[in-house]
Amino acid sequence: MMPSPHGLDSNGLDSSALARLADELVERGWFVGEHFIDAELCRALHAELQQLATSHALTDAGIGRGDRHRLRRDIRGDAITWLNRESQAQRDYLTLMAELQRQINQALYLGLFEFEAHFAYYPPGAFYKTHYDSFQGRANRIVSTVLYLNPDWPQEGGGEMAIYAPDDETCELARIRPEAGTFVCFLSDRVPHAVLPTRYPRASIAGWFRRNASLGGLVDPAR
Ligand SMILES: O=C(O)CCC(=O)C(=O)O
Ligand SMILES: [Fe+2]
Repeated sequence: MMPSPHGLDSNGLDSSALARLADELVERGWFVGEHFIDAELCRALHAELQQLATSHALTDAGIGRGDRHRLRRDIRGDAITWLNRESQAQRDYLTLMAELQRQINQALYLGLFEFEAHFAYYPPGAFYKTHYDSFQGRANRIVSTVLYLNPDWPQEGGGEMAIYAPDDETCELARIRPEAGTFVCFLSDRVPHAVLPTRYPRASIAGWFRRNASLGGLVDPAR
C-alpha cells in the first residue's frame, strides 16, 4: 500500500509505526507508540467511556475467566465494559484493530483470528498488580493491546503502566504515561506488567488478539 504524504496509509495506521511495531514485538516482545491512534477518535472514545461511567454502566473487573472469575480489589481496581460495536467510535477503533491484526499476521505469522476489548476506568487510588495476560502453553490471548484515552495526563498523575522484563518480573524496563493516543502492545504470555496506583480517573481500552478458543482440548473462555 502506498503511504499518503502524512504517513498514514489509507487504513488510518502509520506505516512506519507499524513496521517498528512488528520489529519490536519480535525483538523484545513489546511496543509503545505515542500518537498511534488519531486524537479525534480518542476524544470520542473517552467521551463514550465517561458517559458509561456516569450512567453506572461499568462493572467492577475481576481476575480469572469463566468459572474461576473472582473480584479481587487488592489485585485490580478497574471497572469495565466490553466493546459491542454500538457507537461509530467503537466501530472505527475495531476496524483499526482488524487492520492491525492483518498486518501482524502478515509480518509475524501469529495466526491471530479475533480481537476482544473492553473499556477500563481506574478511579483515583486504583491499580492492577503485576501479572501476565495469559499463561504459556494455555495461551489463546496472544497479543495484548492498550490504548490510553486521557488527554493531558498530569505529570504527577501516577497510573503509569510498568513493563517488566520478559519472564523476569523483578526487572522494570519501562513506565508508560497513560496519555491519549499512546498505544502499547505486547506478547500476552511473555511480558509481565502492572498499572501503578493512579491519582486521577484513568481511561483506557484493553484488548487482546486471540488464536483458537480451544487448544489441546482445553477450552479457554473468552471472558
Ligand atoms: O491499562 C493498562 O495500562 C494495562 C491494563 C492491563 O494490564 C489489563 O487490563 O490486563
Ligand atoms: Fe494486563
